[in-house]
Amino acid sequence: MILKFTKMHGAGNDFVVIDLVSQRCKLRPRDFRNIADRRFGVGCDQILLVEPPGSPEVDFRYRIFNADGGEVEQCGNGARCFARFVREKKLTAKRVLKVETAGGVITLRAHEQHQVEVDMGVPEFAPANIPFAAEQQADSYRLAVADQTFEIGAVSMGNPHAVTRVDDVDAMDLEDLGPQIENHPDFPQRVNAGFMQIVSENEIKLRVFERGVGETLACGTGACAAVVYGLQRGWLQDSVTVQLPGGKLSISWPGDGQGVIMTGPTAVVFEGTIKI
Ligand SMILES: N[C@H](CCC[C@H](N)C(=O)O)C(=O)O
Repeated sequence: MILKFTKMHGAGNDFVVIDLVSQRCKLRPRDFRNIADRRFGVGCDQILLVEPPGSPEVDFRYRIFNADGGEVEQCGNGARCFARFVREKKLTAKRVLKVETAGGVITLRAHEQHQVEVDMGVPEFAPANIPFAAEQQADSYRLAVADQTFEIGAVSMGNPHAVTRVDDVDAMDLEDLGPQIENHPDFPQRVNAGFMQIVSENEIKLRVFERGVGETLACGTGACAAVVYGLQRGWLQDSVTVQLPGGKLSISWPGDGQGVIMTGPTAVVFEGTIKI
C-alpha cells in the first residue's frame, strides 16, 4: 500500500503525520520503527496518526508512536502539529478542536502565524503510572542513578516525566544520564528525563532525553512537566518561557486541578509517500 504522509515539526521535535481518516491502513509496531529508522528514507521522533473520532464528544482521535515503535499517552509538540495538519488537509474548518488521546482528551486552539495553544490537561504528581520504589517526599524524591543521587520531580502529563533541576543544562551528559534515568527500575513503564535550568522566575532552559527516542530538540509534555515542578517548588511564577534546543514554548499553569496551557510553533517540512 502507498501511504501519504506529511513531515512536520514543533520547535524541532519532528514527526511523520499520517491521515488515517482519508486513507485506511493497518499499521504495526514494526512499521513505526521502520519509518522512524529511515527505512523508507524518512526518520522522525514520533509517528502521529490522525484517526476518526471514537465518540461524538471529540473531533478526532490522535495516536502517538515513539521511534522505538511503542505507543504512548501524549505528545505536546505533536498536538500542535496535529491541529495545523487537520485544518490544512481540510479534515476540519474548526479553530478549536477536542482530540482524544491515550492520555485523555485535550483541547487544541489554532492561532495566527501557525501558533497553536493546547490545554494539556491536569498534571499529576507521582501518579499511578509511575509507581515508585523510592519514597515520595513533598514535591520531589531522590533517585539513585549509578554513583549519583538526583532530586527529581515526577510529573505525569498523561505520559511520565522525571525532572531534575541543574545549574547548567549544557554541561549535562544526556547520552550517559538519559538512558539510566529512562530505564530506572523506579519507572517500570520507563520515563522521559528532563533537565531544567532556572533562568528567572519566568524563564527556564530545558533539555529532554525522551523515553523511546533519546534527546530531542524539544519536548512539549516535558516543558509542561518542568514548569509544573518548578511552580510546585516555588522556583517559578505561573507563566514561563521554556527555551529548548529547537525553539521556545510558552507554558502556564493556574494551579492544582487546572490544565497546563502550552503555546508554540508548528512547521510543515515536506509531503511524501511510503510503500507499506
Ligand atoms: N517520548 C514521549 C512521547 C512524546 C513526547 C514529546 N515529543 C512531546 O512533545 O510531548 C513518551 O514516551 O512519553
